[in-house]
Amino acid sequence: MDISEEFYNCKSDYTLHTNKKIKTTRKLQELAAELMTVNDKTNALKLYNRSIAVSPVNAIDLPIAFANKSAVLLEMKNYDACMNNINLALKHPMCPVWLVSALLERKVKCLILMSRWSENTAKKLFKMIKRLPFTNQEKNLLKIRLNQYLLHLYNTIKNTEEISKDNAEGFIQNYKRYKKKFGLSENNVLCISNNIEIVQNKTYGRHIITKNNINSGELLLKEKAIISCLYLNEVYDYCSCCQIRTHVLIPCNQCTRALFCSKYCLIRAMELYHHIECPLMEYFAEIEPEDQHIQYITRLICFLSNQGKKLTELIEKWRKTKDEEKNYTLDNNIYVMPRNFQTLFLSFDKYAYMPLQFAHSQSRYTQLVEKLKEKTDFFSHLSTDVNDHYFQYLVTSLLIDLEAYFKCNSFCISDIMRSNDDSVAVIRKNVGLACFREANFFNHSCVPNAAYCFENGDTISIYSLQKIRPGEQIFICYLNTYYEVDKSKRDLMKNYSFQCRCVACLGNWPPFEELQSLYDVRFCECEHHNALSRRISISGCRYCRFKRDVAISLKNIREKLISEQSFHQIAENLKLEVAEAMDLFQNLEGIEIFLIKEYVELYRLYCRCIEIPKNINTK
Ligand SMILES: C[S@@+](CC[C@H](N)C(=O)[O-])C[C@H]1O[C@@H](n2cnc3c(N)ncnc32)[C@H](O)[C@@H]1O
Repeated sequence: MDISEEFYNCKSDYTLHTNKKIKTTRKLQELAAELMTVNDKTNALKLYNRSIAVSPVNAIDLPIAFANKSAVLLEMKNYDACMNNINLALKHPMCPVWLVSALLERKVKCLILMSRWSENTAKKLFKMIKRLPFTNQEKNLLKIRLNQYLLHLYNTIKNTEEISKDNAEGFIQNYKRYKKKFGLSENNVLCISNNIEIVQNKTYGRHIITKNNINSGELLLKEKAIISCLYLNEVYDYCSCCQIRTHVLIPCNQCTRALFCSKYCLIRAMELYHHIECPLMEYFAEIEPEDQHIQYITRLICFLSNQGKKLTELIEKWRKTKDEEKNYTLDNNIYVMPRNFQTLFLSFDKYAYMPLQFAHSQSRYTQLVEKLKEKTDFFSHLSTDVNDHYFQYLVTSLLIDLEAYFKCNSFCISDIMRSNDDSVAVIRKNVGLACFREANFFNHSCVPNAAYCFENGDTISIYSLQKIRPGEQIFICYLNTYYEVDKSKRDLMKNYSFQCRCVACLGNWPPFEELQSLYDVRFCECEHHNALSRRISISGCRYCRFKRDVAISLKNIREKLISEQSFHQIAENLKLEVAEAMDLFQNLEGIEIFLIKEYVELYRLYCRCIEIPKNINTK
């Protein structure tokens, strides 16, 4: 995908922002360059992203930042992202000749590493030089330099293994499959098991039960968030719309504080909420970290008021209606979402249940309503006088209620990263908030039989952790840690306002030593998830199990290769074994990217088994 096209196409949609800080842009780039001297690529990238975000669109600093970023990405072997950044720099109208020359060289190198270099690409590059907005003399100079560089490359690569195609091939395949699967789908529920259904009772409210036998490790649901929002300190690493971690971030040219991974995300965000949120970004950036969810709530009200209902109508109904869902509460919790997301407003019963613990939000939301009035046209279609005190009071209370409801019904999006020491351990960090239509109906248990994890940004996946019989309820654990009874109880009350009635809390906590036998997946021997520490990250262990499976398969395959004398004799059988091992990667998209070396090794072997000559481009 050529992101540069998209970036400069969308640029024309927005007015140029003049009041941006060139000094800050340069300072950030200097700092990033310093970080590169100590090889801290990840943080350098972060700073380059920030400098791109604050740079004026028509300044020379922007293509320089893209170019610098592409150099870092090339070192990190992230060729796709590197190409995208090279293209962004090249297509910038202020890109100077000296930079173009360096960029062309980098582009050639990257194309070779990606196995996409051919005579045709060379011709295209020379043609591209023709179209650049330089004098003929400058263009000739560029052509000569490019020719010299190609010659130099040819001489160095000819006899060395410097460029390894396979590494790049594996990565690209994964990345493309990834994008195709989730990237452009508007349908939020990507996959749901036929074996589950939603039912209702007084203890648990709506809950999910099984219709048929479910095996451990089965995927039950994969769903994209309806609305999600990043925490403030993550905005330079993740897409503001889909929350995917990426090095190619396109800033919104007006606020420059929201960055998107593609034009698709930018437009989607614009349609859903960013048109309202954009002028408020400065205000959001200044609010205290504990109030970060205000941006999330703003996105939600934009989303809800986009759903065809006018705000005044909603507020009126919210006060008066006798909607059937209005009295839908559970014995021990009042903040339960109505089944139909769009009738959410109708279910509020302000007089019966004033969410007291959220009363302190009053001043925050009064301020938000002020900002919405002042800087946006959010209330412009209303016939009501927006300065009327009663109206303001109603909107503020509505926002407070929304906060109460969504705090109890949202998930923290977590990202899994490989730790720096390259061990099995993974780092998980919470990067934002998200709400879902279906995943919302899984209840909590302190000894759950299913677990959720986030894959590909704000896409949640729910897997079973053990065999579940027909009619049994499926529970996930809302907390990151479990088996700390008192702490769990406290956290559930504090964060979700309910008293847990799971089988364990009702008095049946299984002895800790027996837990191991209850689960197929949850415990593993790795240091990070050591059961003895009693702080177990549930979905993390799936990773470890998977890592072990891959290691075992690889070991078997390697042993076979050593013991057999003729490769051709075993190729046919080995092919199947290798294909099965490769399949392991297909099941767990979110983490396969960390196992790229293993995948490439298998891929090479597979090519040998089916006798694809190594130099053929299989994409
Ligand atoms: C995300 S919703 C789950 C769906 C919910 N049962 C419903 O009907 O909308 C979370 C709410 O379900 C209820 N809940 C979930 N797990 C529970 C448990 N173990 N014990 C009691 N109530 C629970 C609480 O009211 C909680 O706020």
